[in-house]
Formats: sequence, structure tokens, C-alpha cells
Amino acid sequence: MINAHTRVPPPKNEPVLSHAPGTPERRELQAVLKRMSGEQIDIPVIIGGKHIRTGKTDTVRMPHKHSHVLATLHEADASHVEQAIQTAMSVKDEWARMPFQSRAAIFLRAAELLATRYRPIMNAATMLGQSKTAHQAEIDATCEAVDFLRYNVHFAEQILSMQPENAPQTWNMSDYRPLDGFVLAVAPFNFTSIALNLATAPALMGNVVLFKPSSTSALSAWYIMELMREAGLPDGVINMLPGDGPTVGNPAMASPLLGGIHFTGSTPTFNAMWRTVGENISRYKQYPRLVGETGGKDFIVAHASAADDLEALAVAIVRGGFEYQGQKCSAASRVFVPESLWPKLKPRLQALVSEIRMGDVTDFRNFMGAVIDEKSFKRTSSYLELAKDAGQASIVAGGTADSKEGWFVKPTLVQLNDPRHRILREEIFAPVVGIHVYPDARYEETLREVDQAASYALTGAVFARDRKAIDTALRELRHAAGNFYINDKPTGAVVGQQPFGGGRASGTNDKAGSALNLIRWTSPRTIKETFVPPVKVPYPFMDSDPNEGAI
Ligand SMILES: NC(=O)c1ccc[n+]([C@@H]2O[C@H](COP(=O)([O-])OP(=O)(O)OC[C@H]3O[C@@H](n4cnc5c(N)ncnc54)[C@H](O)[C@@H]3O)[C@@H](O)[C@H]2O)c1
Ligand SMILES: N[C@@H](CCC=O)C(=O)O
Repeated sequence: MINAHTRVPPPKNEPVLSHAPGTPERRELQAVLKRMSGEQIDIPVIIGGKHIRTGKTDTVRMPHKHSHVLATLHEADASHVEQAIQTAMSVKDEWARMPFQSRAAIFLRAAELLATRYRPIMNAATMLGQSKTAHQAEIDATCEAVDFLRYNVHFAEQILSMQPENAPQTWNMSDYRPLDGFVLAVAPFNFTSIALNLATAPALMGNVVLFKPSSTSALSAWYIMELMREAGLPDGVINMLPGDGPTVGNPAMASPLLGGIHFTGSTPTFNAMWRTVGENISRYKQYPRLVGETGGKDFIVAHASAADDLEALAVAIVRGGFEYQGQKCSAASRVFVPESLWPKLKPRLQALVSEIRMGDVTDFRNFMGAVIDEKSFKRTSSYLELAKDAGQASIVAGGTADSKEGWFVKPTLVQLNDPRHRILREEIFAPVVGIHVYPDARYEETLREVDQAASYALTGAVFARDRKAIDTALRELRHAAGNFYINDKPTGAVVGQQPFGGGRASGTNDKAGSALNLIRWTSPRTIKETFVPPVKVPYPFMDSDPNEGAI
């Protein structure tokens, strides 16, 4: 042990490496891509550090080449969930008692391992398993993941230092205990860094975790577990239970020991989990904390005063809508353009989209890969059918999909007359962007439409030079987005700079990568110590005063 009031190293954002031709990082990444493409690994259930091959298996495939199997995934069932709960609870006290400096050092070591030796490994796993380009993998699987690890340690330290006032002769303390139970961390497929944060943020605060990764991103989840093991995380603190959502989730949520849920994924899934928790409410030893960051229908609204910034607007629509195939919860998926800008913006968008290369992400010339799986491909295809309805919609670019080699959907722009068309209201989670062209004079009405038409409130952007137009958007769209951008695309939040999360149907807005999130994983105990306690019952006002008569 050390006897010192320590301070953690100040965090800094991990620089994004370019992977440009000739760089060492490009060579290293290409070597790991080659190796991983040539092997087929087994991904086990991991409980208490033990690898369990359950025999009930699924395959992990490259979305851009779906015949290529990367891994065999062993799925957990209710018995593994029970075993994981028991194991996690058996290591809980020792983990919670470990001094904060020692716990923090494990996560800081993980950050540095990821920034160095694990960088090409995590990037390659994310590229091959989730069909991200080298740049999209770098900003997610390395940089954002490293940032989560470094900044969370810093925020946790800030929380621990939040201490109450003291009256004379007393000392008050806040003891930041972990939750009384285990945390169920459930991850989406689309961000490796989010999966890592979902499992590690509660663990940093002294909790034990059941980590349920998405089956389609199980390859990167496996390397997250390897990274944390190598960083020195004790066995049993994070237990990985891949498999079918309800098969793993329902027994975990039926446990009286459920302390909290740390979820990121779709709104319907979180709603179903919240309902399950409601049905089980009288079984629990404590009220479980429910943290869920969910879907989005993220907007870009252009004002007529953006006329001289048309290129920036066009680039924001294309990057915001089509990077990672539109599979970011923050992706621009509905765009509102004034009539005066549309005649110039439309051909510019068509030109930019026509230059986009899509294909195998190991070919570094490609800007886009494939959507994650057949389910997503079919769902997106049904929206492409809607886009062909000539009375309602007209396709500005793209509109086709091809599943022969991989789950490829062309970047698609659809113009819609009705601002409440389904393509402008529903989350598609694919490279399909709806565009509504409005009369310039109806800017304020359009902002109100943007606010009310969709149930989500995750990210959004306004493009304008006129300050009044920006202020009007800030006012009218105050509750329409948890992350709001002015003259920028609505994606690409950076930990420590733009804490991320939304309200309404987009989640509980607990801002991943901030102290607001970490505070949900602690159940503080207030301690008051009195140095000189009173030794008589009566208070001074009860003493008799010989000068006072009866009232
Ligand atoms: N707001 C955010 O910060 C954010 C970030 C990333 C992704 N997302 C959202 O995630 C979605 C895409 O991810 P997805 O397709 O993996 O989401 P999803 O809801 O289909 O699945 C998410 C996870 O939930 C699991 N699951 C399903 N049913 C369950 C149950 N009953 N109990 C426990 N677990 C269960 C799945 O197996 C998976 O691991 C989109 O809606 C996107 O907007 C949101
Ligand atoms: N935080 C990411 C989105 C995560 C959701 O998928 C962004 O800001 O683009």
C-alpha cells in the first residue's frame, strides 16, 4: 500500500493516427489485418477468467464478405448467467476494497496498452468484424476507447474528492461505495469503444460486471477482454457472456442482486429491458440503476444564410450521413434545406456521393464498408422500397443494395415532400438520408417540425451565418438534441470535449465519458463523526431564567 494523497495523471485525448501511405501505423495495421483474415478463432464465454466453450455456437463473419468466418462464438445460457453472478459476487468485496490508486492504475495501463501494442489489433478486429474503414476504426476502437479509459479515471478522482462541509467539532465524509449488487453491461454492435466503456466504467467505480457484447461485434469484444486481462484486471470483475439478448439478459434481470444496467443499443431493446425490470421490481434487494443510451433520428437544418457555406454543408451531410454506413447513433439521417439553397446543393451532393467508393474495408481506398448483417440489409432494403414511391419520394442519389459478396447499401439521398414521412421520422441505421426542402420564409415552423416530428433527441446540427437564425435554432431545438452542433456535422463527439447522450426516446442522457455517467455507478454513504459528543439531554433553551416571568 502507499500512504499518500495521490493525483492521477491529467488526461489527454489520444491523437488520431492518419494511416496514410508510408506510415508505420499503416504497415502494422495491414500486417495484423492479414493475420486475422487468415485465422479463425474460438470466442468463449469468460467467467472468473475461465474460458468456457459451451458448444452452442454462432459464427462471426465479415459484413463486407459474409462467406468469410472470422470466429466461432460460444453462447451463454441461463446457467452461465447464474455462474457469472456467483463468481462476480464472490470477488466483489475484494475488488471494492482495492485502493482507488490501484484500481485506477489498471485502467490507465489498459489505455497505454491500447494506444500502443493493442492499437492495430483492436483496429483490425473492428475493421474485419464490424466493417469499419481504417479511419473509422482508429477514431473508435483506439482513440475513443483510450479516451474513455483515461478520462474516466480523472472523473472518478473528481467524484471521490467531492466531500461535504463540516460544522465545528465534526468531520463529514462521502464514501463512494459501488452499487449493492452487480452491473449488467449490454453493448451494441457499432462502437468498440462503447462496448469497452459500458463494461469498464462501472468496474472502475468498484462494481463487478456481467458484460453482454453484441454477437456481431464479438471479435473486438474478445480483444477487449484480452486487453483488460493483460492490464491486470482481476478475474471475475468483468465476465463476458455472449449470446442471444433475452437468453442472457432475462435471467440477469431476474436476479435479486441486479444493481444496475449499463446499456447502449436500440430504443425498443431498452424499453423491453426496462419493462422486464419493472416486472421484477419486488424481487430486487435494491432499486437497480438504469442507464440507457439509445436510438437517434439526427438532423441537419440549413438556414438560407448558409448560402456561402454550401460546400461545408454538403460535406457535413455526406460525412455525417454516410461515414460507417450511417450506423452511428449520431448519423445525420434527416436534412432540412431552404428552397433557395437546394438548386445548388443538390448537384453538389450528387457529385460528392458519386465519388464515394464502397467495398472491402481492407482496401484503404474505400470510404464505406457494408452494413452489419442480413437483418440490417433487409430492413434497409424495405426503406429503399419506400423511397421508390414516386408520389411521396424522389431518389437524389443511390437507392440500390447488393448482397452477393457483402451487405452493401449504396449511400442514398431521398427527397421527401411530407416532413413527417417515415424516412424522416424512423431510425433506419444505414446509409439512407431523407431530405425535406422548405420555403425559406418557414424557417421557424420548420424548426418546430424538426422538434416534434421524431420521438428521438440525440444529435442535431444547424448551418447558418445569421446569428439570429442560430439563436432561434438553439431555442426551438433545445430539447431536440443532447448534442447540438453549429456549422458542423452531428457526429464525432470526443470524450472530454463533447460529453455524449440524448433525451426523449434517445436515452437517459447520462453522458458517456463524463462524471455524470460515473456517478450512476456509485451509491454514496454519508459518514458524520462528532469529535466531542453532547453529554446531557436538555437543550440550553430549557434552562430556567430567573428574570423571565410566566407568559
Ligand atoms: N445513444 C447512443 O449513445 C448509442 C450509441 C451506439 C448505438 N446506439 C443505438 O444502438 C442501436 C444499434 O445497435 P444494435 O443493433 O446492436 O442494438 P440492439 O438493441 O439490437 O442490441 C443491443 C444489445 O442488446 C442486446 N439485447 C437484445 N435484447 C436484449 C434483452 N432482452 N436483454 C438483454 N440484452 C438484450 C443485444 O444482443 C445487443 O447486445 C441503434 O439504435 C443506435 O442508435 C446508441
Ligand atoms: N459518439 C459517437 C456516436 C456513437 C453512436 O453510435 C459520435 O458522436 O459520433
